[in-house]
Order: sequence, then C-alpha cells, then structure tokens
Amino acid sequence: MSASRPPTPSTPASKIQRTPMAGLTPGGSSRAQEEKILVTVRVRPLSKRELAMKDQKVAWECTDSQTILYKGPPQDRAAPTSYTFDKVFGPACQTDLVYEDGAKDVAMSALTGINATIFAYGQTSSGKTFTMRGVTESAVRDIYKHIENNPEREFIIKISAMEIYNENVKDLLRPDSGPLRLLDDPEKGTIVEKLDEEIAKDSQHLRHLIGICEEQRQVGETALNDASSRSHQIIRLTVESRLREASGCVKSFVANLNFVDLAGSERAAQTHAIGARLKEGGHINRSLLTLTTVIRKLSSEKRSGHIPYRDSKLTRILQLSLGGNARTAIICTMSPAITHAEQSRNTLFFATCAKEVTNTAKVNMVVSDKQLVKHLQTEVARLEAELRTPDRASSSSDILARKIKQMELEMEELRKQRDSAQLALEEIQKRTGDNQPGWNPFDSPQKTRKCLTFSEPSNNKIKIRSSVRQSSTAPFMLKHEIRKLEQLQQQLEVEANRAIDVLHKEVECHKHGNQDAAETIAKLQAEIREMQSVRSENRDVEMVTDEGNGSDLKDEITRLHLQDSDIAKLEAKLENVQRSIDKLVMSLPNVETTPNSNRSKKKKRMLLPLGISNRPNLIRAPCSPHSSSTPLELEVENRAPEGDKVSHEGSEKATPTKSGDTGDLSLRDETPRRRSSSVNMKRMQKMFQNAAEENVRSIRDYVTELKERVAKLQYQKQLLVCQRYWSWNLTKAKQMRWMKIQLKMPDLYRMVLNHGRYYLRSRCSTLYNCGISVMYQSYTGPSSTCYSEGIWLIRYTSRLKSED
Ligand SMILES: Nc1ncnc2c1ncn2[C@@H]1O[C@H](COP(=O)(O)OP(=O)(O)OP(=O)(O)O)[C@@H](O)[C@H]1O
Repeated sequence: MSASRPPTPSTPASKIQRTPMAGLTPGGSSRAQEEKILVTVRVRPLSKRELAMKDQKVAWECTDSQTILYKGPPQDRAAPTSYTFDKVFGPACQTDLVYEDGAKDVAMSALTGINATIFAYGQTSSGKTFTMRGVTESAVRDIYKHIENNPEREFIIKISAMEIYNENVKDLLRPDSGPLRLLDDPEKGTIVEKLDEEIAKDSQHLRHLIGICEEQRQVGETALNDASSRSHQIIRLTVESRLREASGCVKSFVANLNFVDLAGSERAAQTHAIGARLKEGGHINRSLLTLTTVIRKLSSEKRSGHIPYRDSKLTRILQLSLGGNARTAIICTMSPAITHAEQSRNTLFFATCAKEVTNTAKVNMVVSDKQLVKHLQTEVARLEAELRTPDRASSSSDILARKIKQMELEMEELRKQRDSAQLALEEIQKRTGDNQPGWNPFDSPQKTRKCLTFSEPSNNKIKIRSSVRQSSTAPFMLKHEIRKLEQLQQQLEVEANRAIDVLHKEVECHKHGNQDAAETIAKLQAEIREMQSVRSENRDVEMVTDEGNGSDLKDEITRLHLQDSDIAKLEAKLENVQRSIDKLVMSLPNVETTPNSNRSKKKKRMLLPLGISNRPNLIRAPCSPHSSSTPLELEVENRAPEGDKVSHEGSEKATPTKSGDTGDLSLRDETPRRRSSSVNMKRMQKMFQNAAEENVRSIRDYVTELKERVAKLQYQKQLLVCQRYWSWNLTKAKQMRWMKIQLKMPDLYRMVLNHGRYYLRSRCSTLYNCGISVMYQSYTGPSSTCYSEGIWLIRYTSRLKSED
C-alpha cells in the first residue's frame, strides 16, 4: 500500500476532544449530530517470529495514553515521529481495556438506536483478529447485560455475517449460498441481497452463531501469520428495541452494530505469497487502498469532491460508517517491530486521516407505518361500533360523568339558593319579629296598635276596613306562605334525594361505574342531608300559634307590604331552585325504558319535581302584585280573621306535610302533576337525546379526525415514495425535462405518472411538493384547471438533489 504523507504530522493531545453524544439518546433529540471517528492505536507485543529474529528492535513507544513515538533510526525526514490519537494502547494492554476505552461507548450506541461500527485496521499479523474477537465478545456480554438491566424494553438481536473474499461477498451463515449481489436502497443505502439474518435467542446462541461465522471465514497461512485472514469479515448485529408497554402504535429503535475485521495489508515480499495467496493479497490491498482514499478524502477540509465509495465492495458496504449515519470506532493495530516500521507508519497515516472524518449519527426511531395504520383502523372500528350503540361502553361512562358533573353544578347552585333563601327568611324574621330571636311577628300587639293609631287617616274608612280585613288574614297568610315555602323546600329536598338515589342505583348497576362516581353521589347525598339539617334548624324557629289576632292590623299591612318584595324575591329564588331540580331530574335516563315499568312509572312520578302549573298557587304571597287569583288563594284571602285558626288548619290540610305528604301529593294532584310529568318526561327525553346526540357527534368528529389522520399518513407515505422515486430517477428526468401525466375523470385528484407504479392522490401542488412542477400544459382537454381530464405535461425543476 502506498500513500502520501498526512497533512499534519501530529495532533497535540489537548486538541483531541470528543463531541458529546448526549442528544443521541432515545429520550433526546433524534437530530443528527456530528462526531469525529474514534481512533485508537494498539501496539501488540513482539511475536515469537519477531523475537526469533536476532536483530529485531522495538521501533515504537507509547509515551502516554494518547501519544505514540517513533524511536527507531530516522527513515524519512518528512515523516512525523509523534502521533496522537484518542487512545494509544501499549503491548502490555489487555483487550478488555482496549474495548472499554476504544469501542464500548460506540458499540453500546446501537442499543439506543444509533448505528455503530467498530473495525480493526492494520497490516497482516498486527493483531486485528485477536483484538476484534475480544471486542466482539465483550460487546455481546455488555449488550445482554444492558438488556437484562432494561426489562421495560423489548430487544431483538439479529445477526448476519458476510465476508468479502476476492471482491466477492459471501454469506458466512450460509456458506453454500454463493456470491451475493450488492443493491442500492434509497433508504438503507447499500444492502447485500439475500443475506441471511438470524435472530439470536440469547447470548449463548449469539456467541454460537458468531463462532460459526469465524469458522467459515477464509484463512490461509502466510510467512507472517499462520492463520492469516484472507478476507474482510463483517459481523452485523441488528438491534431492535421497543417499550414493552407501547400501544399498537409502536415507536421503536433499530440500529446496526458492525464488527469489521479487515484483512491485513501485506507485501508479497514479506508474506512470500504466491498463487492464490498472491491473488488474495492483491484484492485485499486494492480494497484497503480504496478505503484509505475514502478516508483521506473524507478527512480533507474540503469534503466536496467525489468520494469513491463504489470503487470497492468494502467501502460500499461500509459507506454509512464512513462519514454517514453511524458512530464509528477504528482500532488500528500495529507491530512494534522495526522490520514493520514502514507498514506501521502507513497504519498511523490511515489513523491520522480517520480521526478527522466526521460522521453524522442519529437515533433511528421507527414508527411502523403498518402498525400505526392498523392501530388507527382498529380505533376507528371501535369508535364506529360505539357509534352504533351509543349507550354502551365508554360513551355511557362519559354521559354518566357529564351527568354527575351537571348534578354537582346543580347542587352547588341549589346550595347557594338555599343559603340566600335562608338569609331572606332571617331578614323577614328580623323585620316581623322586631329583631327578636323567635319567629313571632305578632307577639307585640302594643306596638302594632300604636303604629295603627299614628298612621290611620280618619277620612279613609272604607280603605281601612278593607285593610283591616286584609290585614286580619295577612298574619295567617304570611305564616301560611312561609309554611308553604318550607314545605316546598322540603319537597325539593325529597325530590333531589330521590334523584340522587336513582342516579346512585344507576351508577351501581352501571358496568363502567367507577369509584369517582360513587364518591360524587355520596357527596351529593351528604349535601342533601346537610340541606335537611339546615331546614330542620329552620323548623326549630317555628312560628308560634297566632295569638296576636288583635294586633294592629295597619302595622301588619305595612309590614306585609314590606315583605312583599322579599317574598317575591324568595319566590324567584325558589323558582330557580325548582328549575335546578327540574334539570337535575331531566338529566336522568328515561326510567320508563326499564323492564319494571310499573315501578318505574311510579318512581318517575315520585321523582318529578313540583309542577310548574301548580307552583304559583303554593308560593305566591297574597299581597304580592304577582299573586294569582286562584280559588284557593281567594278563599284564603277573603276568610274572616276569627276563623284564622280553623283556616289555618284547613290550609294545613291543603298543603302537603312533612310525613306521608309526598305520597299524597302524587296521588292528590293527579291531573296537573300528570300533565307536568308528561311535559317533564318529554323534556327529560329530549335532553337525554340531546346529550346522546352530542356525544355521538363528538365521537363522529373524532372518527372523522382519525380517518383524516390515516389518510394523511397514507398520503405522506406516498409522497415519500414519490420523492424517493423521483430522486432516484433524476438522471432520467433531467434528460426528459417533461413528464406526461394523465388525468382521468372522475378520479380528480389521482394522477397516474407515465412511469407507472406510483400514484399521487393529490393536486398539482403535491407534485410541487415533490419538487416536480413549475409549468404544465395539456395535450387535450380544457386548460383552465389542472384537475380536468386529459394528458398533461409536467416540467421538472432542478429542486431535486441527486444522491449519486
Ligand atoms: N495484543 C496481543 N497480545 C498477544 N498476542 C497477540 C496480540 N495481538 C496479536 N497477537 C498474536 O499475533 C498473531 C497474529 O494476530 P492476528 O491473527 O490477530 O493478526 P491479524 O492482524 O488478524 O493478521 P491477518 O491480517 O493476517 O489476519 C496471533 O497469533 C495472535 O495471537
């Protein structure tokens, strides 16, 4: 091998800095990162043969861990005497250390999706095979150690092996396969056709397979080496890994780890090779010369010229490892013997160039298109199935969750309204009770009488009479109204409680009912209980029996007028409460659909809140401007004050009481309640239907989105294929300049390229994205739009880059 001298005689140790590859981790960026090739030099001990030679001297000395010095007699003035590398290993160094410092880091990259190559370079008998065996063994050990330490990931290790013997590629796992062809793959680079690949079951199996490969390798005896490798051997481990818990859409890492044991450069004069050995030596040297040229060109500052990868099969196969997407470590082996000084110098020149070569490795993350599409299709199918049965599966739990959320809001609102109603009641109590703690607005007849005396105008007798009549019923009416409010509140609570009970049962029955739902229900029930306790506290502030019938009626009227607005407010608030409860009940599913329809109907009736139609009768204040003139109300309003007590009792009868009144209520107000029930049921059904429709709509949207994503993915895949295709055929395209495209109706967006095979389901803009179109003309058909039927000529631009 002949080679010109290196451009720089040596590199100071301080200048050797390795680029950290932190970004090249699975968790980090998959962006390509530049890194120089890791170059180490190993000097083996003198061999028996060399020791046998009497005049043998050691020509090289490792002065520190990075520097090797020539200490033999001066041979060439221009030749450097000191060389610096990433690491230098002296004759006493064990292979383990060479692996640790010169190969391990690079080799382990393959486990995280980064291509890695380790190769040994050096003259024949310099110790390449010796070193690579040790390195491979250690790497296999560490790979399986890593697999053991990372149980969350699933690893697949595949092995393939080849040798390049006399420029023929042979499969070492299938020795009878004959020479294999090299193919150019736009994605993977050069691939060896029909190269066998086996999955290693475990480390033992892998070692066994490696052993088979080594056995198959061409070895011959030369004057320098009893077992000289006559071929370049490449053992390739393909490491695939993925997270075990990954879903159908798998993101995995895949990388190749190459162990390359090159044949050694040799001089026929030294090896005394003749015949077959000589021929082998010729091929070995030629391919090594190409390798040196490639390395030298890659290492030159202007890396623009042609890199002759294709000049040898070795460089074609190793192309990615030489300045491409891989981390590379080169271990240069050399003999310390002075007799091999010139060969060793050539090795050091090669090493000096190699350390200037920059690779751009990246994490090879693989998202399997097939798996992704399959996953999305499964998802679409699942959602479509759900669409067909919207009340099933997860949609049901969604509806339930929504209902619970809505109930929570309702309850919150209810609580607020209860509080403000209570405040309003207290205020009324204060006013009517003259700030006394008890609820007895009529226990101070003196005061009211006094009040009447002051305010009574003598000339308004009719009015007063009327007022007297009115005010005589007013205390009772007020009491009555407050009772009604209380009862209403009580009813609301009962209804809310029932609603919660039904929901609770629904949750329990529900297959997908979860703990959260049960907790929410429990919370709501607690709130209802709290409401009840507050209500019972209010009940403790009971109105005393009206013994103040003879109180100042005028005062009463004034007070009642004042209370009017408060009661109206209270009324409005209670209406709000009612509405909340209405909504709450309506949000429940249609209980009529359950098989036990009789019970359901009854339950539904019980559940129904106070009907809107009869509510005003119950809660309108008699003095209120909003008061209705229903018979009951008029009757009560016009009743004589003496009959207050009786009236009161009558009124009590007419109004539902706490115990047993709910059942009565349902039976009693048959007509209005039923009407109200049917209205509410309709509303309830409508609301539930709306919720279901909304849910179906959202699922449908999601399905559409998923479908779009699948379509987009397929489109991107096609686009990628097209891009590659066009890129590949650029030379042809450049010659042609025009490309015929036929558009066929009704496939408006489908373009059949005249090279066949590839279809573009898109418009002309897609072609532009592929770097193809600038102009187009038609042979036939209308020319106004590119979507029409006809044959089109697409002109190429030069945006495409040729790879080769
Ligand atoms: N570091 C070392 N320590 C001890 N012995 C070594 C060392 N390196 C190599 N040897 C011995 O030197 C001899 C030649 O080594 P090896 O076959 O590995 O050289 P090679 O470079 O692969 O040669 P070839 O290119 O001809 O195949 C072997 O007997 C090997 O055991």
